[in-house]
Amino acid sequence: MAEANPSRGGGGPMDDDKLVFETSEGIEPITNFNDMGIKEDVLRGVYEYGFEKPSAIQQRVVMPILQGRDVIAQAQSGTGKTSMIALSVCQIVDTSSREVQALILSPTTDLASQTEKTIQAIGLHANIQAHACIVV
Ligand SMILES: Nc1ncnc2c1ncn2[C@@H]1O[C@H](COP(=O)(O)OP(=O)(O)OP(=O)(O)O)[C@@H](O)[C@H]1O
Repeated sequence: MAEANPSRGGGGPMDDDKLVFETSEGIEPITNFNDMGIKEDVLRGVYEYGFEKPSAIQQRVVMPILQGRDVIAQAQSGTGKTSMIALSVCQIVDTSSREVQALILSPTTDLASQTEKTIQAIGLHANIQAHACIVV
């Protein structure tokens, strides 16, 4: 998985223009993070992480997740799926509670660690805590 974001020298999501999307009826792409109703401290984390606009899959998937819909999303490697999950989790958790509120199952140790790091970066100002538990 590519490291971080453009401002830190990492690669951004692959060229969205080359992607073809099939979505459920009524799913409209939201092309700006500001229009997703994301909390200010989480939004700050998103922009500081170097994201300027949502990738194609983020445009279509973040809102249905935040609306509580059951979502199945599939896209090529490097299209922003991990970041999409991290952002959604940061938005949904209630930091006034110390209870575990989100469980993300990952197929590899690397992906679990990357997800942990992305949540910690995006959730920095929202005081989100994430821990990768590796089962071997
Ligand atoms: N909206 C965005 N703007 C800029 N960079 C982004 C954005 N979303 C993700 N990225 C960056 O693009 C790269 C790939 O993102 P991410 O890891 O979320 O994709 P992925 O689909 O989960 O990849 P993989 O399938 O390989 O795990 C990372 O460096 C990430 O920081």
